[in-house]
Amino acid sequence: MTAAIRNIVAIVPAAGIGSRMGAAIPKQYLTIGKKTILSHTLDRLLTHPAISQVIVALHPEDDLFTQLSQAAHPKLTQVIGGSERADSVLAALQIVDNDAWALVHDAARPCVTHNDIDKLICALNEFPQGAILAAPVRDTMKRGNANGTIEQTVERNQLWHALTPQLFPASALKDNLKQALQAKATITDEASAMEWAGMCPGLVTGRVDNIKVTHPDDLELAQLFLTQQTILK
Ligand SMILES: Nc1ccn([C@@H]2O[C@H](COP(=O)(O)OP(=O)(O)OP(=O)(O)O)[C@@H](O)[C@H]2O)c(=O)n1
Ligand SMILES: C[C@](O)(CO)[C@H](O)COP(=O)(O)O
Repeated sequence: MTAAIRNIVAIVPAAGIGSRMGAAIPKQYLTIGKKTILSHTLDRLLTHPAISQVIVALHPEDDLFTQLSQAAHPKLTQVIGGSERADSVLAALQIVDNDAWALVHDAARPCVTHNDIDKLICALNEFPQGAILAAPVRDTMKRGNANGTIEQTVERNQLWHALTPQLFPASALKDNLKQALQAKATITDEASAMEWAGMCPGLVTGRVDNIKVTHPDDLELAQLFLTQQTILK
C-alpha cells in the first residue's frame, strides 16, 4: 500500500504558565542541558521530514520566545494562545489549511522521538479519523477520596495514558473543538473533542519516556531521558 501524501502541520500549545512547576518562569523556558524545554520540543518537530510547518501558540505576555534560535526558523509561525490549552490549539487551527492534518504536541513534552511520530502518521492508514500516541497503564489504579483514602480500585484493562502528538484532520478538529468548547464540554486533549463529536480516534502505543514535564521532579527525569536518547542514537 503506498503511503498517502499528507500535509502535516504541527501545532505546539506553549501558552501555559506552568503553575504546577512553581518556577519563576513558565516551565517551557526552563533549560535541560543547553536548551530550553520548548527548544528541545521544537527541534524534534522542525527536523521531522513529514512536518511542513510548526505553529507555536504563545502567551500574550511571552517575552522569552524571541530569544530562542528556533523563533527565526522558516518553518515556524507564532500565534497568540488562549486561556486554556484547548483555546490555544483552536487559535493555531485558525491558520491551518482545511486540507491539512494537525499534529498537536505539548511544548512540555521534549522527549518525543521521530520514530513515535512516524508510528502515529503510519497509523492513519488504520485509523482514518485520527489517532493519538498513548501508553498502556502498568500499575494497579486507585481512585482516591477527599479524606486521602482509597475509594476504589479502577479496572486497568484497556486503560491508557493519553500522550501527544495527537493527529487529526485539521478541519474536523477545528470544527469539533469549537463546538465542544461552545457546549462547555471538558476538553483536555484533542481526542476528547473528537470523541465528543462521536469519532473514535485510534490508540497508538508510544514510548513511556515521552513525559509531560509538569512537576519539579519531572525535570530530572526528562534530562535522563534526553541524555539516554542522545547516547543511544
Ligand atoms: N492556556 C494554555 C495552557 C497550557 N498550554 C500548553 O499546553 C501544554 C500542556 O499543558 P500543561 O502541562 O498543563 O502546562 P501549563 O498549563 O503551563 O501547566 P499548569 O497546568 O501546571 O499551569 C503546555 O505545553 C502548555 O504550555 C497552552 O498552550 N495554553
Ligand atoms: C494533552 C495531554 O498532554 C494528554 O495527556 C494532557 O491532557 C494535557 O493536560 P494538561 O493539564 O493541560 O497538562
